[in-house]
Amino acid sequence: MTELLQIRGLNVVFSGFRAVTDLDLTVSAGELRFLIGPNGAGKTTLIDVITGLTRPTSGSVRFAGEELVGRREHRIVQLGIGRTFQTSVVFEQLTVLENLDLAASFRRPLAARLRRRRDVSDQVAAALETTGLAELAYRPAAVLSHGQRQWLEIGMLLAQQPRLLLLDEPVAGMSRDERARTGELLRQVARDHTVVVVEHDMDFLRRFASTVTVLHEGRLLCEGTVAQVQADPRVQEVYLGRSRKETAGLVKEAS
Ligand SMILES: Nc1ncnc2c1ncn2[C@@H]1O[C@H](COP(=O)(O)OP(=O)(O)OP(=O)(O)O)[C@@H](O)[C@H]1O
Repeated sequence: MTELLQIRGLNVVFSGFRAVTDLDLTVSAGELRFLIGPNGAGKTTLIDVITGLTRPTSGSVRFAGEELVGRREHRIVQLGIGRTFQTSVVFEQLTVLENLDLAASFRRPLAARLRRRRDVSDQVAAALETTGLAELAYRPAAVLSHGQRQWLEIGMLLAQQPRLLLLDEPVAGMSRDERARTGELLRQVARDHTVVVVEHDMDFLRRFASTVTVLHEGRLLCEGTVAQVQADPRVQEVYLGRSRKETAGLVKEAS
């Protein structure tokens, strides 16, 4: 498989605190990769570095052969990387369609961006379809349930036609049904995109992850299939002493 994202020798130091240390990570085109690790492992920092929000102290982040370190956030979006945040970025007063259209318009000039469009572009129609929100297209985003809002955010990324999607805890706070639907959505999205998902929910991970990367205290601890990661004594050790639920979820099937 072609390597799409190559991170080499990455270090991020915040006022003397090492948030990421000597990290090498490769994600191939077409992967659905899960990134896990206890609180403070450096997962969000890593996504912030890839998307240009945080500048690393040293190291390289290459995407489709292009160096990302030093590029502005909007240039990284234009190169084909989209991310969701732990907090919502949906405009509540706008309809689902308007939110998608606004997201899709990032390549258009500002005047065209602000003008209301009557037609629905192909990528917006595709995003509506993929996320299952077509019936809610003309409803304000404010009426959406928590799950629907998360799907809208994923749809907003899809409307920008990225090659790589970075999703930060997409199922946090979701009901069981919503989590299952989100897993199916991610599988569908991963058919023609590369997806990296930061997720704490171990049930979700066991159900939908194939390759998992485990970070601990800013370093790469191990990488492999869900079964390999669960069976790794270092991973069990890192999660032991954490919340019982987290540990039980991770090691349940390893023993
Ligand atoms: N801007 C910052 N300044 C100082 N320290 C920071 C900053 N951003 C993150 N950190 C620290 O870096 C470490 C890694 O944080 P990060 O948010 O990347 O972890 P995480 O793996 O995403 O954790 P969580 O699962 O809790 O979201 C933490 O100890 C955090 O307090």
